[in-house]
Amino acid sequence: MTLRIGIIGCGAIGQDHARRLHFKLQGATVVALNDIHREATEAFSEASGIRARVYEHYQDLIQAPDVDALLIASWGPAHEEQVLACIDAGKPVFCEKPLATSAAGGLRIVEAEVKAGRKLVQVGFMRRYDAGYRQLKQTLQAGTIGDALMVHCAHRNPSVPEMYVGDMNITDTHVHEIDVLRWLLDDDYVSCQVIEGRKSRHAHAGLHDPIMVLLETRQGIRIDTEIFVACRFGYDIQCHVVGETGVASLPEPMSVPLRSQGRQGGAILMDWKMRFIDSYDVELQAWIDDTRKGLVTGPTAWDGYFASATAEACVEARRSKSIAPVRIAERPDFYARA
Ligand SMILES: NC(=O)C1=CN([C@@H]2O[C@H](COP(=O)(O)OP(=O)(O)OC[C@H]3O[C@@H](n4cnc5c(N)ncnc54)[C@H](O)[C@@H]3O)[C@@H](O)[C@H]2O)C=CC1
Ligand SMILES: O=C1[C@@H](O)[C@H](O)[C@@H](O)[C@H](O)[C@H]1O
Repeated sequence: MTLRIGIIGCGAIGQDHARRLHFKLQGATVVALNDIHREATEAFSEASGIRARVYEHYQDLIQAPDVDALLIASWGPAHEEQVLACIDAGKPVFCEKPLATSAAGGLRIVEAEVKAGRKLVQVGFMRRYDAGYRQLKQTLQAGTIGDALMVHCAHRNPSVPEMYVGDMNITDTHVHEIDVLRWLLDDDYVSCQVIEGRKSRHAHAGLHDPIMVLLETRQGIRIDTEIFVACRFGYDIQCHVVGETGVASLPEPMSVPLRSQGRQGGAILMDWKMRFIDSYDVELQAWIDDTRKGLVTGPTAWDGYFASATAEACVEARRSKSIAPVRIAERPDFYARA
């Protein structure tokens, strides 16, 4: 059975996902689209060749009998309401990060899913599907560097749009590290701290950039992440795990090493879309395959809630300029770790 998918939110990543689901991946077809910008969505539907029906209201799209599953790529504040509507309709849903913009919102989704009695929600934390992060996890699991003690990370973007302001470097950007490191280390967070660096002259008015986020895990592993979203030079993701007997690092993306014109080096990617392009494909192919079997094996609503609650604690820590506890609700058995 081909999975018939409806997409809510057809901006940058919504359009990319629509194309990959419809044209690139196996076992799915995009049959319905919705966005608050209807005309642009109709134009996209036509120009892309997908030619799906465009719905005025996302609720009607979710209810449509020929829509088997949903993908949500609207902006973050709309996610909670839209995911809850999918759960209410009993339909599987892939929701781009963040699952919700507050811990309470994430918890409402968790509670609704538990009440529904079956897993329906997967969250778009694609780094878990990245070949480099997977190799790093295998290295840690093999015990090659002993137990992990500390982790040094960086999440650098060349620039961000003017609408990217305030705490988005935590809620929109650092949320990727929050999820992937929890998965990588198979651990949870207990406390956090946010330190603002000297502000770059390239950071726009509504943003303090760069910042440093410190996390402490239940096992006592210390993590520092530099988030620098106006770094100018490239999209650069770093992760170095310091263990008892060695250091294991996230592999760099492949690029041809050059010796040319009196210089030595290679290219650095400039766009986040290219850095994780393969992992989006792997992530969504796995979601299609699982959904056709009635399973969720990727990041769950619980993982989405955990990330939102940790991000919220980081925002509190930033405001209070102190170390803040990461307070997490009791995990329902429904989401027991494998
Ligand atoms: N996993 C990843 O690496 C990435 C995830 N994202 C996430 O995907 C989501 C979308 O991001 P972008 O595509 O970059 O943003 P965007 O601004 O390009 O697109 C968002 C779209 O949602 C539409 N929209 C807003 N509210 C809506 C509503 N209530 N109902 C229906 N449509 C609505 C907007 O009109 C817009 O077309 C965000 O949550 C973002 O954090 C974005 C980029 C990368
Ligand atoms: O999710 C993403 C964006 O929304 C976010 O703004 C970027 O900082 C991230 O690198 C990208 O992966």
